[in-house]
Amino acid sequence: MDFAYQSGFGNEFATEALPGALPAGRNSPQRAPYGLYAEQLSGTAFTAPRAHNRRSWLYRIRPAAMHRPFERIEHDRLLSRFDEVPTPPNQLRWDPLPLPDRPTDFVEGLVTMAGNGSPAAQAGCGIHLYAANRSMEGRFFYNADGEMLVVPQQGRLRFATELGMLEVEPQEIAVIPRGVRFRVELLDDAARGYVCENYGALFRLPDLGPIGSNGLANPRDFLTPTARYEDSEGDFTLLAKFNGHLWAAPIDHSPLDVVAWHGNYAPCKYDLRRFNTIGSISFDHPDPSIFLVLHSVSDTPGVDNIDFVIFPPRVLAMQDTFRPPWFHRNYASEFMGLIHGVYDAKEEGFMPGGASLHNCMSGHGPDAETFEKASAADTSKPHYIRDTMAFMFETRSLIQPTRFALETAQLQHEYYRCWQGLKKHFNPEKP
Ligand SMILES: O=C(O)Cc1cc(O)ccc1O
Ligand SMILES: [Fe+2]
Repeated sequence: MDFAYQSGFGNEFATEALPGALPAGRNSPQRAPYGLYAEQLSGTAFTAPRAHNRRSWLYRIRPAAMHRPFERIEHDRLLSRFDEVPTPPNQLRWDPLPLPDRPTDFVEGLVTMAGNGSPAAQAGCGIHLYAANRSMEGRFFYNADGEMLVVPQQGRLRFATELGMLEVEPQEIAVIPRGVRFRVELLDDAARGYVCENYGALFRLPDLGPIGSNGLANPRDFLTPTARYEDSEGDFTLLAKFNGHLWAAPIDHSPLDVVAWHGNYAPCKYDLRRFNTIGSISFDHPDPSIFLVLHSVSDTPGVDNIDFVIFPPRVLAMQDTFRPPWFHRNYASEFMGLIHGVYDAKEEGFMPGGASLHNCMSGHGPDAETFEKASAADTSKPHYIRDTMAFMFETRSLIQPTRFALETAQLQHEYYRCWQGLKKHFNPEKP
């Protein structure tokens, strides 16, 4: 299906599925058009500075308050506590999550790999994988703990949200704001990918500094749905993730009943292939912050709660330079995933759908094979990195894996070996 989208990041959008459904000139008229209820959904504190203030006004068939009480339900793989097991300083890597053999929808198919902070403290993030093989039916979900950055690796997804429809395929991402209710439909037989659940400040585009007024992710490439509503009644379930637990409430109508809305708090999608990649055209490999798509800032300037970084196809032109990522130990902690192709620092073992975790001060870098190859490469010629898309959720706080992540059969216990073949080249006689 082809849906209309509105373009721009965090714009003041206005959209109506019926003509005149948006009240003119005011948010809360005595009687809203078509007998709709007016409802505000705020994504930031009321008093947040104007530049960062996010809220939308929804004109809907029934207010969001109309449902029966929530009761806690079990989902023992979906967590927001990261103190189950001690965090090892080891470099960690995982094979892709197997696709489910039982019918599993997006919410059922979520499994928490790692995270930090907490929803209650409104800082940190949860890092999850999902693997699903059926659409949500009669089930709707919202996440009160944080906005969700969804990175599909296999299979297209349709997010039917209160604010409209969003379709994403691998190499595109979706950002679903905290609180927005939605259903996930699978457009292919199976779906798999990654989710970064952001407990902190909302994702935003970074400042560009000396890069200038264009570059990296351009605002107009972010697409937000237009209004679309369901007027349906039945025995449905509203699921909520609230303070790290899953809750379910009976609801007798579709909560996707918003006929019109306006505001700057809405889901969006972005095609990572639109990223304007910037790099060195002289020498040296720049810090990966140059590949920043979106970030969640913290209270300390320049030290982010989360950086969402990608490694897209690009040309490496740096001369007399070791071109792949250098060996390093970082202040920040790095959870990586591979959406497509091969990652240039690891030609083997890091598979599409797989993941790796290199925590604060854990040494890592190119594997032995990549090192030998890149040390011998002719750097007078450009090198084209094609057909690839890796990403990183990078955080200021330690990324603490869950018990599942450390005990799953997908954990590659032999990962450390990729550096054991690095040869000693030191020769004090030969500068
Ligand atoms: O570890 C990684 O592969 C990610 C990474 C890439 C890069 O180009 C520089 C630093 C860095 O952490
Ligand atoms: Fe790294």
